[in-house]
Amino acid sequence: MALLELKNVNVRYIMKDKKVHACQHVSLEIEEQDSIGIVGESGSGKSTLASAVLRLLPHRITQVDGEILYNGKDLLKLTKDEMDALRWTDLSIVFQKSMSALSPVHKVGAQMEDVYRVHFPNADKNEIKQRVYDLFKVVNLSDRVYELYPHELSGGMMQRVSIALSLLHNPRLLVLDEATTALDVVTQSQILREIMSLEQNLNVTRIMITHDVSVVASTCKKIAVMYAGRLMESGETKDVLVNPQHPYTQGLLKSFPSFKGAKNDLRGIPGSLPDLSQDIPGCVFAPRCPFATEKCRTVEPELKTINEKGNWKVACHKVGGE
Ligand SMILES: Nc1ncnc2c1ncn2[C@@H]1O[C@H](COP(=O)(O)OP(=O)(O)OP(=O)(O)O)[C@@H](O)[C@H]1O
Ligand code: NI
Repeated sequence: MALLELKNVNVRYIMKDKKVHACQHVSLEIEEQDSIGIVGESGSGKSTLASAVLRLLPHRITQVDGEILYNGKDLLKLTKDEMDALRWTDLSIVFQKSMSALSPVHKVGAQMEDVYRVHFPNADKNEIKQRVYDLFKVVNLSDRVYELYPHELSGGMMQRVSIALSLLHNPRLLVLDEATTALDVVTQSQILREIMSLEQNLNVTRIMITHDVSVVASTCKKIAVMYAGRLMESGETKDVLVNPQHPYTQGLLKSFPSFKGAKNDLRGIPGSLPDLSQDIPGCVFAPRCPFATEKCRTVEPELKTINEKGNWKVACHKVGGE
């Protein structure tokens, strides 16, 4: 059984005069100890999908349907208390701007103690301190940060505190949503290396949301490519990045010159995301796709498995023999 299985997940933002279809028919399986990078241009629904899994979307303005099975249990059907019991220990997320996660009036250490005590109410202060110091090493922070207030930290230090906090209870599923993007390249790769070695020892499964395909290439076993709220292609990183099948994936990779060596094509894919409040017939990418045919403009392609292992999937009429 997959650790996390999304089945036909739809997310809509309900606005005064329209509904924005931020995720549509997303189906994805994430196995235990996978690391999967979710990529796609800005506005493609990556953060919305992650927030739906963690049940962090504001429920008055969002509609979520489909199934989000964690260990076989549908997270969408859990009560608030049942969901809270999974936070930190099972499911943990770090956003790019996590500043707001911490209170400005308490020291960093005291706040980490509070989070620790959510699941271990009787833990003693020294035990927690030791745990936090260990995590500070992982994210390359000095022990003195324990005694500082959030406003005394730089943005990058704050971000590293958030990452340390997310690891406090050894989560089984860790979601990093552009969590390391704002850090300098050296710090980013150092932290990711540390997290990867933790994963091996502690059985952590990681979802990385990022604009940076090279980060996925170096840190994720699998990749999922989203466009306009749909999953376009998913599979093992070594398959998808070496031999991308979906025209959107191909275009996306071309905009990363380090990959294909095509330094002259920095434009990526001409055009922009469609209006997600409109019903789009056929393939959402058809208006920008150089290979689109009449069928692409009228019939929505299903996600089809294209390899024998059964873990490489593509939603395109032109792929998989038709
Ligand atoms: N609170 C909201 N209310 C209405 N629409 C929203 C809200 N949050 C996101 N959206 C819309 O949902 C779509 C998906 O946004 P989302 O933030 O999930 O994309 P993303 O792939 O994470 O983008 P980025 O790479 O910029 O973080 C976008 O069209 C966005 O405008
Ligand atoms: Ni996002």
